[in-house]
Amino acid sequence: MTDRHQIRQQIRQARRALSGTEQQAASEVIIRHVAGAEHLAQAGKVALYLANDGELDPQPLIDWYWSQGTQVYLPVLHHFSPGHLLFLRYDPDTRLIANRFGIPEPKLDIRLLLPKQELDVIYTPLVAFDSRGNRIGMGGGFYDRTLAAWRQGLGPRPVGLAHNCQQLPAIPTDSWDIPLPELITPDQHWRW
Ligand SMILES: Nc1nc2c(c(=O)[nH]1)N(C=O)[C@@H](CNc1ccc(C(=O)N[C@@H](CCC(=O)O)C(=O)O)cc1)CN2
Ligand SMILES: Nc1ncnc2c1ncn2[C@@H]1O[C@H](COP(=O)(O)OP(=O)(O)OP(=O)(O)O)[C@@H](O)[C@H]1O
Repeated sequence: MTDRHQIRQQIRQARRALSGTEQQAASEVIIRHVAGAEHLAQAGKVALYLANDGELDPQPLIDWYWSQGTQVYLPVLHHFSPGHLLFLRYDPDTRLIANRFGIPEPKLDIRLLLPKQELDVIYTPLVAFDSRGNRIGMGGGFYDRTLAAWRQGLGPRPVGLAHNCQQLPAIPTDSWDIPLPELITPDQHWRW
């Protein structure tokens, strides 16, 4: 566990240190990877996230999906079920409010809620990944729980998004960790 703690600190620091220019360039290159992959470009409903703490910023990708007519959803912390996420529709005029981590999310409105199994792709934020698709997140287990269905062959395909500097040679794994089948960095489109 200390290992994971140290990895989180080190990589979070590295991604926060990227310049605004590097961040912008990374976000733009990601769109090219997505546009060139049919199963991602043709998706009808995708979950993305709003960048926090130096994460690769998916907003340009969100704008691109909006321009394609794709429905975009964002994670919202479940109010009653700790550690779980809901996915709510995100449009250009959606009202956002900061959650307890300071990350903006759509205001809870049952009409905007989509059962997660109806998503085609869940783009997944992460802190660190390795060359086998193992990931470490912010530590809440939110995405591990969300992706538990994927491991059983159900539910939407997770696709990690990360900066190149978030790659490590190997990541210590726990039984509940769900390895990613796909991950995109500016330099590489990984598929396992
Ligand atoms: N952009 C984004 N949205 C996301 C996630 C994410 O990783 N990235 N999540 C993915 O799970 C969920 C939120 N999980 C989070 C877990 C911990 C912290 C965090 O900043 N923790 C503090 C200490 C805890 C506290 O302040 O109470 C820290 O580590 O500094 C933030 C988000 C849902 N939304
Ligand atoms: N499928 C699950 N069911 C129940 N508890 C889980 C599950 N997945 C993870 N957890 C719990 O969540 C805690 C945090 O897990 P972990 O450190 O792997 O989070 P993470 O992958 O870094 O975060 P995230 O998934 O939010 O990005 C663990 O202590 C574990 O007990």
